[in-house]
Parts: sequence; structure tokens; C-alpha cells
Amino acid sequence: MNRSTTNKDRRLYDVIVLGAGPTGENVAERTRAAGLSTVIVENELLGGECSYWACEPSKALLRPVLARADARRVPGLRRAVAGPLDVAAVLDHRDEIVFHWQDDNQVGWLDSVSVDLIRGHGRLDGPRQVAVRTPDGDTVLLTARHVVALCTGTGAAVPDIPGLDAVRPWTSREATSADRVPGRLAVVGGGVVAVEMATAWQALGSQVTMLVRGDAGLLPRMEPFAGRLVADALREAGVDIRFGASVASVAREDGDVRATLADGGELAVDEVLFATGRAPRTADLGLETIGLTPGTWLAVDDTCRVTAVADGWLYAVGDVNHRALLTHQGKYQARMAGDAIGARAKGEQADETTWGAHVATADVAAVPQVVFTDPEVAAVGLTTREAERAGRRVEVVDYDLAHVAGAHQYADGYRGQARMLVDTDRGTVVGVTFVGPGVGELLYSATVAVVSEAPLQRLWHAVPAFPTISEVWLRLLETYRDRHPPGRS
Ligand SMILES: Cc1cc2nc3c(=O)[nH]c(=O)nc-3n(C[C@H](O)[C@H](O)[C@H](O)COP(=O)(O)OP(=O)(O)OC[C@H]3O[C@@H](n4cnc5c(N)ncnc54)[C@H](O)[C@@H]3O)c2cc1C
Ligand SMILES: NC(=O)c1ccc[n+]([C@@H]2O[C@H](COP(=O)([O-])OP(=O)(O)OC[C@H]3O[C@@H](n4cnc5c(N)ncnc54)[C@H](O)[C@@H]3O)[C@@H](O)[C@H]2O)c1
Repeated sequence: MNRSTTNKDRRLYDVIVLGAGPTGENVAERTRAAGLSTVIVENELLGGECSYWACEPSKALLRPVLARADARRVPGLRRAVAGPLDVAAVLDHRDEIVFHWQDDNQVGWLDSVSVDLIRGHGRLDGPRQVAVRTPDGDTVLLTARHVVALCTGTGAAVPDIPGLDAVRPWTSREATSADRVPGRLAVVGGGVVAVEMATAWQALGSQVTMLVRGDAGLLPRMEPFAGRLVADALREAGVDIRFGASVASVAREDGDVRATLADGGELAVDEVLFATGRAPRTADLGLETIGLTPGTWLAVDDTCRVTAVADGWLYAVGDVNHRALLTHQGKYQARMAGDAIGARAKGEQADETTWGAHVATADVAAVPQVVFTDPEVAAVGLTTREAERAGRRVEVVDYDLAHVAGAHQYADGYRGQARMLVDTDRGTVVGVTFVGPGVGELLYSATVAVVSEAPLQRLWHAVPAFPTISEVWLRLLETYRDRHPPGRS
């Protein structure tokens, strides 16, 4: 007997959320807070990629690496931290941070906000309809009175290279959950996952080789000096970085992974990590039942409503809409979209004005990101290249962080760089990039400056404490002022 066709359970909710990553959880919390009955469907672990195979475990691996690097730059402390990392302790701590890949804590939280949970794989089955295949083979049919919110995130995108399946390469999942250190690790890609994981595994004992296609350098979406400073530091740490290196094929022979490069070169390693970007988890979501194409990113308006669907019942929030693939942006979108859903369900107009209560304006104007390498990279708003492409009139203000008193205190021989982009028409800050040890915690100040569109004249009154690295703000303002003395047109 086929239980899936006989054991059907039908339920009605105001809101159905597919995917209980950080985004889905926050959508559900907001729609519930608006008084809407809400169910969330999850087919792996509550907390999503971020909690178990992305942000949390990667930062648990990186924190000791960065803390040790910082300590080694403090006179009087260097010798105390000269030894290798305690790898077993680092991996144990990582396991604790991810709750040993158990989600009981999150289940308690969901209960506390009165959101129902159905475990299983959800698929759309026509407008406002969702069919959930549960782990025991039953099907639960859900109907949404108001909204279905797709928050299904992304998985690793791996290129179609001959031999790849047989090699069983690492993706971000293995790179964040591995329980032993490969002797030799190849990292394909030069983006954020690649640089963070190269930093972590090199420090944990692997000999890391980075294979980076093209000549755009590392972190190609950021200011070029960020990738240069990170590359310099990775090389000093012993990483072999090969630019212009494309992998043509891979094979596993006698336990080794052998990568053949497009230029004919070869590399033998114990594991290969493909850190080559993300793909939306929309291939098996039933998109075809509502006229959309499976496997595609879902384009949305600023309230996260899917633009290609009529009647406004479908939202796509977080990574899956491709606006900004970051946990904090997904949660921000979730707050805005969840409140918009609540308002619309009451028959009210959503506030869609720029920076309004129901729109994710920051996705296009002020996305903050910290890359947890040594040195850290912290950036928000436009880069110089993005400003040029958008035809924005900006002035670039650079400052060497090594000249800031707080940086001297922070580390002997501090190396770092800061860039501020000033909108010359409006006299406001539209982009900031900091590179250097400890700059991650400076980023919120830059985010507030960009989001508040505070005139530079007012920022002079935001006095940074002496002697902190945040005095770089004063130096950036002075640099700009000295180029534009009063009275000079
Ligand atoms: C290695 C790595 C490190 C990262 N580090 C950071 C960082 O430091 N800071 C940061 O801001 N971002 C970081 N990110 C990005 C961050 O992980 C994502 O932006 C974030 O997880 C997106 O959240 P989400 O809820 O949209 O999707 P996800 O976290 O992917 O969650 C989606 C959920 O939906 C579930 N699901 C999918 N399809 C279905 C279905 N059909 N039915 C039921 N459930 C389904 C999945 O099982 C999953 O639980 C990192 C990413 C990687 C890969
Ligand atoms: N600290 C953080 O905030 C953090 C950390 C990790 C990941 N993330 C987010 O997760 C997302 C995914 O990160 P990612 O590093 O996987 O993607 P990415 O898009 O940042 O980088 C992908 C890299 O792979 C390269 N690449 C793509 N296809 C390739 C191919 N076929 N062969 C060789 N190289 C190829 C690209 O040129 C690029 O260098 C990003 O949007 C990032 O913001 C954030």
C-alpha cells in the first residue's frame, strides 16, 4: 500500500513558511506576532545552513586563528602563543557551537513563539497550496489563507568538471564540519568561503593551495586592496595562491585527488574544496505548478513579494531571492516582509517608501559584510567600481590604518587600509571598506553613517574615543576636509 497517497492530512494556515533557516524563522516570528496562524516546514535542521554548515561553524574555526594572530602581534604575548593550535579543542568547540548538529534548542524557540512545525520536504502544488512529504512517507497538504513564503536558501554550486562526482569534493558543508585535518587541501575559488576556509585550514595544519581562475584577485566583489592585503597575509601564513588557475578535470588515484589544470599543470592533494558560489534551492519546490521555472533565483520587490506571481500571495525571502546572500540581510528582509504580510493581511497598505517600515532598502544601499580572515575585511555600501558603474559622482578618501594611534595600541606593526566614498552631490558617505585586524567591530559605525545619510559636517560631532581604531573616522574626515579647505571652490 502506498501510504503517501492514502495518508493525507489537510490543514489551513494564514501563512506557510518553507524553510526554517535564519530567514524563515524570522518571517514566521513576525507573522505570528501580527496575529497570523503560521506553520513552518523544514526538511533538515531548524536554524538552516547558517547554524550548522556556514556562519556558525566557520567562525568557530576562525576565532582561535584570528585571536592567536592578534596575540602574536602584541609585545610581551608573542612567545606565549608561539605554539600550534590545539586542533582537537578547536574542533570540539566547533561541534558545541553547532549543538552537535541537533536542533532541539530551536524547536523550543519555535514553540515559545507559537509557530507550528512540520518536518519534511515542502513543494508548491498550485497557488497557495503546499504538499509536504514527511520523513515517514506521509503527505500533509497545506493551504495558505494569505501567504506562502519561500525561505529555502541555497546550496553549494559546483561546476560541471569531469571526474568530480567520483572525487566526492568538499563543499562548504564538509569544509565547516570536517573532523580531521587533510594534509593537503586545494581550495577552488577566490570568494568569501574560499578565503575564510583557506585561512582556517592552513592554521589548523593543512598545506592549502588556492586555485583562483582569472586575474581578478581574491574577493573580487570588494575593493581591490582588500583582496591584495588578504592574499599577502595568506601567503605569509604559507598558503600557495595560484591565480589564473582553472581546474579542467579531477580524479582520485591511490587516495589522492589529482586536479588537472586548464594550462596542463597538475596538483595532488588529499581533499579539494569547491568554494565556487551558491545555487538557489528551488529545483524541487513545485515552481512549475505556478508557472515559474524550477532551479531559478526568485526575483522579488522590496517587500520580498515574488514579482512574477499575481495576487501577491507568494514571497521569497533570504538567500533564495539573490538580493544579498548573508544571514543578517535575510533576517532583515524577514522582519520587513513579515511585517508587510501582517499589514496586508489586515487590509492595510504596506509602507513601500524608501527606508519605509516594510521595504528592505538596505539591500540596495547598505549591505554590511565582515570577512573573518587575518586581516579582517569589513565593508558596507558601494565600492568604487560599483559607484562608477552606477554613474554615481563619488570622491574616494583613503587612509592608512597603520597611522591611527589605536591601531598602534592594537598590534605591533599593524597593517590595514580604510576607504570612504563620499557622494559629492550630497556630502554623505555611501560606502566604506576597512581592512585590518579587529576592524569587523567598526563596521556598524560605517553602516549607521551610510544608512542615516548623515552629512559629513555632522559626522565631525561623532567623536571617536582615543586611542581606538575607530579614530580612523577622524582621519578620513580630515583627509577629505584638507582637500576641500573652506573658501576653495
Ligand atoms: C561557509 C559559509 C559561511 C558563511 N558565513 C556567513 C557569515 O559569517 N555571516 C553571514 O551573514 N552569512 C554567512 N554565510 C551566508 C549564510 O549562511 C546565508 O546567507 C544564510 O544561511 C541564508 O539564510 P536562509 O534562511 O535564507 O537560507 P538557509 O540558511 O539555507 O536555510 C534554508 C532552509 O530551508 C530548508 N529547505 C530548503 N528547501 C526546503 C523544502 N523544499 N522544504 C522544507 N525545507 C526546505 C533547508 O533545509 C534550510 O534549513 C555563509 C555561507 C557559507 C556557505
Ligand atoms: N563572512 C561572511 O559574511 C560570509 C562567509 C562565507 C560566505 N558568505 C556568503 O556566502 C555566499 C557564497 O560565498 P562563496 O565564496 O561560495 O561565493 P562567491 O560568489 O563569493 O565566490 C565564488 C568564487 O568562486 C569563483 N568561481 C565560480 N565558479 C567557478 C568555477 N567554475 N571555477 C573556478 N572558480 C569559480 C568565483 O570567481 C569566485 O571567486 C557569498 O555571497 C558570501 O557573501 C559570507
